[in-house]
Amino acid sequence: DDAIVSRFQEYLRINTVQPNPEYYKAVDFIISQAKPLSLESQTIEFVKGKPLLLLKWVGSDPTLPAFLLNSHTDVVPFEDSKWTHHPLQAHMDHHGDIYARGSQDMKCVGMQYLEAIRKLQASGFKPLRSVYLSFVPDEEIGGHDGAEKFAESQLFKSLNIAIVLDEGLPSPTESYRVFYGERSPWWLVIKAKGPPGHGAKLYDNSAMENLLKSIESIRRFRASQFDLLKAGGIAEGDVVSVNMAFLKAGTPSPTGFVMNLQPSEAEAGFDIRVPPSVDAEALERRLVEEWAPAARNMSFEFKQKLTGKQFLTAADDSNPWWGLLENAVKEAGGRTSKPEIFPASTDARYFRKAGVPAFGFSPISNTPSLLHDHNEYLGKAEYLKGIEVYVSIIKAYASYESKSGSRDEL
Ligand SMILES: CSCC[C@H](NC(C)=O)C(=O)O
Ligand SMILES: [Zn+2]
Ligand SMILES: [Zn+2]
Repeated sequence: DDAIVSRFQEYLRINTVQPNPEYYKAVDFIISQAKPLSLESQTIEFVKGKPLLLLKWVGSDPTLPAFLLNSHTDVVPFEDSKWTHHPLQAHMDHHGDIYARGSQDMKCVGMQYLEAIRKLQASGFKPLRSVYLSFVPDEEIGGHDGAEKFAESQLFKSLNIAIVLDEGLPSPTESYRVFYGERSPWWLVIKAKGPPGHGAKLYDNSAMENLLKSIESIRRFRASQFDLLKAGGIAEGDVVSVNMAFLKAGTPSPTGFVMNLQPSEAEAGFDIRVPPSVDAEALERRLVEEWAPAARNMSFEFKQKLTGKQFLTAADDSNPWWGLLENAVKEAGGRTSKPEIFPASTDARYFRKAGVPAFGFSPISNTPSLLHDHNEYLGKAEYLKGIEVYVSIIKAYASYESKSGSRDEL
């Protein structure tokens, strides 16, 4: 167990923090882990300097579709002064909790896949289907130069993948959370323009006034969605979330902002997440008519938006991979809770868009979700238990003999 935990800590200590991740250090480390397992390996640069590592554990029946275990190698930035231990130190405290950026999101999962394969090989298990592992860059900044290009590539088609597993979220309870779809990310910037003027003058249509009217309207919408959630009976992934990410306005000077000048431009950024069940076209009409109306000198742009249909993976008897997953978790002594819509975004959306079913799953129970938060940690016992869960899942998926259930149009 000590060696297993040390390997996890080693991965966590590699600085793959956005916006300057040391991707090749991570890739070299994973390759060094894959070598003793005799996995086939290729490194692909869809974009220069952003390697995607693809590993393969070759199955004995090449006529069967394979499955893919995906994880991203990058992590989000942190404010180290707000952490109890430095987030790149991977310090394990006396409870066995390992503090590090990526300990939940999602270096744990990447290493657990490999550790599970190591255990399966040691037990003499031989896969019928091939098992692919992808270690992809840039998930935290949209995945465009990583999983999106991979999922759209000829290479991906040629792998003949029947099912993808990607990241999920920790569960505060005993049951593991599983995700079959996600909300669509809309990273929206609205801009207001208006005539500048003296700070002592009251006049209509200033940029600040125009922007504030929009912000008020967006806040009312946010409150209506939050009220639905607070009232209960609806899941987080089934309401629209709206949060302001930045406000940019004012005329800077060396001594601060100019106080007696009304600026001619002002903008605000919002992180909006739209569930598959919501009418996205109606929401966009609301944006055009109420949140950024041209009549009020407003414009908007999306910094991030998933275009097209939102695909859902069947999480019932119609999808054999669902039953296999549920059972495998059970066999490892765990339990899955009711499948959910992922409230944020993962690379799984690109695989689903390519027509391949995907589940979001991180085997972390009894742990608060600290993705992107201070003091992200994972307990050693939970990490080790997660490896056993993957042993069970990989065994079940790699042994599944049926040719049906592959690449369903979902
Ligand atoms: C829109 S791409 C960014 C991806 C990131 N994923 C997670 C899981 O935090 C997010 O939802 O913000
Ligand atoms: Zn993640
Ligand atoms: Zn993340």
